[in-house]
Amino acid sequence: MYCIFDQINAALVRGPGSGKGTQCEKIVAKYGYTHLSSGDLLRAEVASGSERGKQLQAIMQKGELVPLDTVLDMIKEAMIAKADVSKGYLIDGYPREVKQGEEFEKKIGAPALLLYVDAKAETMVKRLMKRGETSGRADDNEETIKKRLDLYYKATEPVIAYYEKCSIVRKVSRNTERNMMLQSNMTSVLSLTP
Ligand SMILES: Nc1nc2c(ncn2[C@@H]2O[C@H](COP(=O)(O)OP(=O)(O)OP(=O)(O)O)[C@@H](O)[C@H]2O)c(=O)[nH]1
Ligand SMILES: O=c1ccn([C@@H]2O[C@H](COP(=O)(O)OP(=O)(O)O)[C@@H](O)[C@H]2O)c(=O)[nH]1
Ligand SMILES: [Mg+2]
Repeated sequence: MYCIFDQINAALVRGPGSGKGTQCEKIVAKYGYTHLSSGDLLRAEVASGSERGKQLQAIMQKGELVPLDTVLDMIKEAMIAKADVSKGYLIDGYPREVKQGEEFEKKIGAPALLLYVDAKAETMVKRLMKRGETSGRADDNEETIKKRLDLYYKATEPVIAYYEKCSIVRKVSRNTERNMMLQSNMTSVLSLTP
C-alpha cells in the first residue's frame, strides 16, 4: 500500500491475505486517511457488469495482473474524486511490480513512506482459505491463492528493494497474530513522517 502526494503519511506493502485491508481500516479509523484498495476498485468494476469488468474478472480469477494502465487510471480517478477532502491516501495493494511504481510516480507522484509488513506464506494461505468460506471472492480458492502468492514473491517483493533505495521503507515483522504490535509500530512510524 502507498500513501501519496503532499499530505503523505504512511504506506504498507504485504502479500495476499496478509491483512492489508484489515490494517487499512484501523489506520483510517485512527488517522483519517483515504483508503483506496486497487483490488476493491477492480472488483467494483467487475460487479458493474461492464465489458471491461468481464475482461478484468477473467484475469483476476486466475490471480494474474490486470493491465498496468487500467488499474493505474482507476486509482488516479479515485484519488481525484477525493482530492478536495482527503488528508492523504493509503493505496492498498499497489504497486504489484516495479514498473507500476515507476508509472505511478510519473503520472501521480512519489510515495513518502512505505511500510513493509511481512507475514509467513502459511499464515496468508490459512487466512485466505478461511476468508474464502464467506468472502464470495472468485480468487479465494487454493489454486488461485497459490498463484497470487507466487506472483507476490516474484513481482511484488522487488518493489520493496526498489523503494529501499530511496530509504522510505520501514519493515515490520508480523509473523504473529497480534494486531497490537503492528498498531504500535504504525503509530511510531506515522509520528515520524513529515
Ligand atoms: N488471525 C488474524 N486474521 C487476520 C489478521 N488480519 C487479517 N486477518 C484475516 O485474514 C483475512 C485476509 O485479511 P484481509 O485484510 O482481507 O487481507 P488482504 O491483504 O487485504 O487480502 P487481499 O485483499 O486478498 O490482498 C481476512 O479474513 C481477515 O479477517 C490478523 O492479524 N490475525
Ligand atoms: O494493482 C493490482 C491490484 C489487484 N490486481 C488483481 O486483483 C486481484 C485482487 O487483488 P487484492 O489486492 O484484493 O488481493 P491480493 O492479490 O493482494 O490477494 C489480484 O489477485 C490481481 O488479480 C491487479 O492485477 N493489480
Ligand atoms: Mg484486501
